[in-house]
Amino acid sequence: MASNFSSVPILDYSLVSDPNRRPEFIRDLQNALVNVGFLYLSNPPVAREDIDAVIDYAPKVFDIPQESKEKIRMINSPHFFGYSRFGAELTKGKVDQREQYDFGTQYGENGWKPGDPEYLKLWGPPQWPDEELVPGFRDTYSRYIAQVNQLSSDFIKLVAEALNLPPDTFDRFVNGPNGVQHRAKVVKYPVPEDDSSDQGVGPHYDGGFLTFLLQASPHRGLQVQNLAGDWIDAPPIPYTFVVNIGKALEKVTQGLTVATSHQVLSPAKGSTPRYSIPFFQMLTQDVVIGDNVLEISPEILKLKESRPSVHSDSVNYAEYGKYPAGQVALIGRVKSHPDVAERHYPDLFKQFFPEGLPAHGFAY
Ligand SMILES: O=C(O)CCC(=O)C(=O)O
Ligand SMILES: [Fe+2]
Repeated sequence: MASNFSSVPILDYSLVSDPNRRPEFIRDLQNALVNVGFLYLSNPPVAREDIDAVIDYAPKVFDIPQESKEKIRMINSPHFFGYSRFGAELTKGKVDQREQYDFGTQYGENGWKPGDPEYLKLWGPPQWPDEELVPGFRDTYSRYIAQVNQLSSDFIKLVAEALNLPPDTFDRFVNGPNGVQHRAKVVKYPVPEDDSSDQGVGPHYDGGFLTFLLQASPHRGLQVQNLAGDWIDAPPIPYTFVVNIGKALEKVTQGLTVATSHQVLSPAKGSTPRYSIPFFQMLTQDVVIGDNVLEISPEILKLKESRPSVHSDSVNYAEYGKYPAGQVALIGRVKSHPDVAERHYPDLFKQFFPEGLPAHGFAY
């Protein structure tokens, strides 16, 4: 029996380019994918000065005047990009105590036209804070996410290798005719004003393929749920990414790789705000995962049998079985940000919120 994990494994990306040690990396990756669903990646191929710079910007983008943040509120954007104020999301019925900006990567724009599926509206330009309030932020952050984007394309090939699949296995999911638009955020978790809740973000799964999270301050708070249901700390380790599996990757690999539930606890009283910068590898919009589940060899697939049964939460992303990935992503956004949905996707909004606007959205 593979043991239930009690810490998140650390993988050194520099081994990938060392022919003698690459097999070790691939073996450790296979273990992390199948038995944990989370890993730290050290020595990632992202310039340290850009990592330092985005960490340095994180508090600054929240320190601009509130009205400047409100000017780029997410409700302006059919693409669900922009600023979400503190308390705008709920997870599992409780308010998430965080404030955030959602941005996206560049892709080959070929806009939505009447008659196209509505989910094609999901891709579009991000909203940026005014340049004079945070000079250089847009350029620096764009340079940073371009590098993480490249890492995500390279890394998904390593995932294929770790599962004994051809390296181009995932191409058709992450490269569409118009490319793909990945999503990235900058998040602030303030110190709670009273003792009523320590929920930074409640337990959830990510939806796409892989998430690359940069913990942008030295706070503990991120926790990962192991297969027995216990919460394991994933404290920040400088110059590493926390990489985790989303529900789309779990589904397409027949549940061999595991999407792992995670949460963030708010910083303790007397502390300072915590910051994080996640990058979410998304899928091309028209692909239906349920029709494209990968064939995996029986000897690899049976690795599932040597792990304890997966602890599963109520959220299941069952829509991946039947809808295009773009529709699944749109449904997730609608549920998390119903105010934005009400304005830009009124029919879907009515379907999910027949009683009208709830006090808050709820994130997966
Ligand atoms: O802020 C973090 O460390 C994690 C955030 C997260 O899990 C998410 O936004 O999906
Ligand atoms: Fe997450």
